[in-house]
Amino acid sequence: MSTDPTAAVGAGPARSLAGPLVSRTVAVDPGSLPADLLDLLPAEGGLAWLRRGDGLVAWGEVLRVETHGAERFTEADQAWQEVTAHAVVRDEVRQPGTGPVAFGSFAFSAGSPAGGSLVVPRTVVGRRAGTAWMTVLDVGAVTGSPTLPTAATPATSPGEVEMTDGALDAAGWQQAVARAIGEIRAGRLDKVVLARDVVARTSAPLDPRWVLHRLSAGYPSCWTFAVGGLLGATPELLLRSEKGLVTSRVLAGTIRRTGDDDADLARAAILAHSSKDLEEHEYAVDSLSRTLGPFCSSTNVPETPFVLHLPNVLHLATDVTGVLSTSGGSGQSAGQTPGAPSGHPSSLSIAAALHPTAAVAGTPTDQACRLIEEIEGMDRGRYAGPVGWMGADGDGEWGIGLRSAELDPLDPHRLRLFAGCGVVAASDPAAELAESEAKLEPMRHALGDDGSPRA
Ligand SMILES: C=C(O[C@H]1C=CC=C(C(=O)O)[C@@H]1O)C(=O)O
Repeated sequence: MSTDPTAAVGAGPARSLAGPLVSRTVAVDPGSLPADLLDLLPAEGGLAWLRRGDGLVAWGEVLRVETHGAERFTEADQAWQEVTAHAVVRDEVRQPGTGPVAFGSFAFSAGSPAGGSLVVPRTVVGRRAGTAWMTVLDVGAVTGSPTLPTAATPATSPGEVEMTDGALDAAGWQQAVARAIGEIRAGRLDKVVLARDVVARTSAPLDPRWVLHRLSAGYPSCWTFAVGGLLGATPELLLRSEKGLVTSRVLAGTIRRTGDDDADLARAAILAHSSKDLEEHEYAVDSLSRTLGPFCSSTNVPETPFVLHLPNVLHLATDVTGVLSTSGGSGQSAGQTPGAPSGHPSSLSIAAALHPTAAVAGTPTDQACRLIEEIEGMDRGRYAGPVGWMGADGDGEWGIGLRSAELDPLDPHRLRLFAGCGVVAASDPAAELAESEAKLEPMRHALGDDGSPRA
């Protein structure tokens, strides 16, 4: 297999590569980097995972693994293990995110044509707590020493943006929510998360960096990402796995902000005591901690959520932490391959087991997913699926692809924005519609459009 053009493979990538993956990481003077790492990204093919200015940006493609169906996670994980098992690595920095890394994003549902992809970039620049580095990757050999690029061309505006309804209009989506409430009240399930899409049309071809800059500036506490055509700034961390410690930020239960600090504090108190939102939240924490537990020798699940303040909404939030069992422990009995050189299951394999949590599907999971298929009227694509990155040791960070939009691969003027809401017995369709509008706000703002959809 040649590496130029990019190698795109299904299974067995190491066997089909012309040589081993080779990576070289060097330390970089943090002062030589732009304050915003996104300034380094080229207009096309950029990858990003950033929070509060730290994280990874990357471009170019040495290898791409495309997967589909129920095995989309396992196949991607195995491909990465196979590639990294033969990799030649020179790493002067040795931090999470140095050495070879792969960026990934995966469809919410096994039946989606969106499948999953892992991309191994050609160049990565990273920053973490005052340390900065650059990694160059290739197949066979890295030629020359890594040199920092000069800042790329500035991002260009999408121009006029027109928003139209996606699969369902406002009335149709509220009917779907009403139907879900009926199913829940009839005792067929406890919770379901229903999403809707809105289609944006831009007058100029979309430059993803325009959106990413605005998302990371406006939502610094969220994880701003660009992987596989999905762009967004998610407040929800499915899993971070680092040196045997795992962390997850579970969100469910939402109230819109007013823009007035005193009024928002009062709203935070209302949210913290709302039985409807606390119930919604509890399902999400339960689903995550039940699945994470068997991978861990110990976990810490706080009894009460805290209120996370974002510029557009307040969420009930719980940070769950755990210590991974070493290989041969209960993670394996949960059906995972220990594979990664750290001796722990890889971050992707744990993320795959956790997906979909009740923050994006519902409780019980199977019934909720069936109802979603039946009444949402759309394919979620990679919205609400795991998105993030993983290193050669299997450690990495995977967010849930929320507050996001999917670019149309065939039309650079078109993208689909998504937002979903947890529905329980006490839900009200009009309130859920208003909540979904609040959740669309980050992407609308990033595109420069803050209005409502036009039919
Ligand atoms: C499904 C979404 O949000 C989830 C995360 C936080 C709060 C949620 C809620 O209150 O319904 C959702 O569970 C979305 O943003 O599309």
